Order: sequence, then structure tokens, then C-alpha cells
Amino acid sequence: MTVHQHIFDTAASLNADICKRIVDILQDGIEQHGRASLVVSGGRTPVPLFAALSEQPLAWDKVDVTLADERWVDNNHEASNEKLVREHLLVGRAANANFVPLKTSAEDASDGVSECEQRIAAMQQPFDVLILGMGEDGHTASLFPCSAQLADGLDCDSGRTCIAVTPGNAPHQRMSLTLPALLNSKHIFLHLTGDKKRQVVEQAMASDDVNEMPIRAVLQHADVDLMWAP
Ligand SMILES: O=C1O[C@H](COP(=O)(O)O)[C@@H](O)[C@H](O)[C@H]1O
Repeated sequence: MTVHQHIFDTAASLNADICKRIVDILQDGIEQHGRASLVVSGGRTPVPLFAALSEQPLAWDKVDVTLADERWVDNNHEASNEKLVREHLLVGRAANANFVPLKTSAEDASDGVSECEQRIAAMQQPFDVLILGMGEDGHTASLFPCSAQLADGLDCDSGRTCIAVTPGNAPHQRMSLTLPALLNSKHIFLHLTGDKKRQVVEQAMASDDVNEMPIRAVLQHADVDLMWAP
């Protein structure tokens, strides 16, 4: 599949560009289907983008928002991706978007999978927009290299949309959308900043070993807009 590379001089110009693209796609989705769906990633990279999106005039009450992955912590924990989204995206004009959390009351993430799958099933699919991030180890969503659940998460025939993950090299149990669930998206953006991540994504594009770098599985199966700035 094709990686369309968009290289920017600054993170500010990247965020302005990707913000406009996302809003246009969501607007089209609302016009065509009455609602639109947006899947976002957590971590630090999307924070300025969330701030920009939250200021956009859009019928946010017709937009369903969920996460590509969640850390299995309370939603007021500093590491919670839900907390990040609530504080930076679901504010201002976007405050009335419909948020679909990936954290349940289950103590162990593996006991929360079926409830998360039901929540995802209730969303309009394919998703209109998926914004993926990537760790410096080549993980995306919570599909981590070396985690015992990686093969199941990457199995396109599993029929599963969510998977509980114990990362080998990162804190917290996770809930992640599986590869087939991520791929069930009309537009996929890979949103990266910093020289290190550019080196990592170039390394990812140069080889096929998905176990070493799970982001490769997305790049192999989908057309992706790679948005990068220093
Ligand atoms: O743990 C995670 O890390 C990745 C990358 O985060 P960043 O802080 O380097 O931007 C993120 O895409 C993922 O959603 C998150 O749970």
C-alpha cells in the first residue's frame, strides 16, 4: 500500500494542515451519513492537534470519538489517554462530541475486552478518520513489539476489534484496537514529530518484519498519510 509523505517545517504548520484535513473529512462524513467517527491516539504528540481541533466550527454533537488504545488506569490518572482527550479535545466547540471510552470498571484489561468490543460495535464504521501515533520502538496503538499478545492483535482474521495487552517494555496494561479494527478506517494519518521518530518510521518503511516494528503492519495493509514535523 502507499505511504503519502507530508513533511512540514514546523509542528505548528503540520497541526494546522492535519486539522483542516480532518475537519473536512468529518464534515463530509456528517453530510453523507448524518454522523462521523474519529479515532485518536494518546501520548504527547497529539496534544496541540487536539487543541486546534477543539476550536473548529463543526457539528461536534454528530461526531463519535474513541481511542486507538488506552492505558488500563483510572480515567483521572495522569497516564490515562481518556483524561488527555477530555482535557485537550473534548473542550470548547468539541465539548459535545460523543466520547466512547476504552476503559471499563473491570480490574484486569482482559475482563474489559468484551464491553469495549460492544462499545466499538455501536460506533459508525468504517471509521471516517484514524489518527495513529508511533512509539520510538515502532509500536502503534498498543500493539507493542515483543508483547505476548502481538500476534493476536495483528491477526486480520481474528474477528476481534479489541485486545488486552501487557507491553513488554512500557508501563500499564493496555486496551488496544486490533489491526483489523484500525484498518477499518477510511482515512489513516500517522502523526509524528521529532527527528528520532522520522528515523524510526524510515526504518519501518525499509523492511517487513512486523514483530520487530508493529507499525509496519499498518503501512503494509493501508494507504497512510504520514504527517511529520521536527
Ligand atoms: O503509549 C502510547 O504511545 C504512543 C506514542 O506516544 P507519544 O507520547 O510518543 O506521542 C501513542 O500513539 C499511544 O496512543 C499511547 O498509548
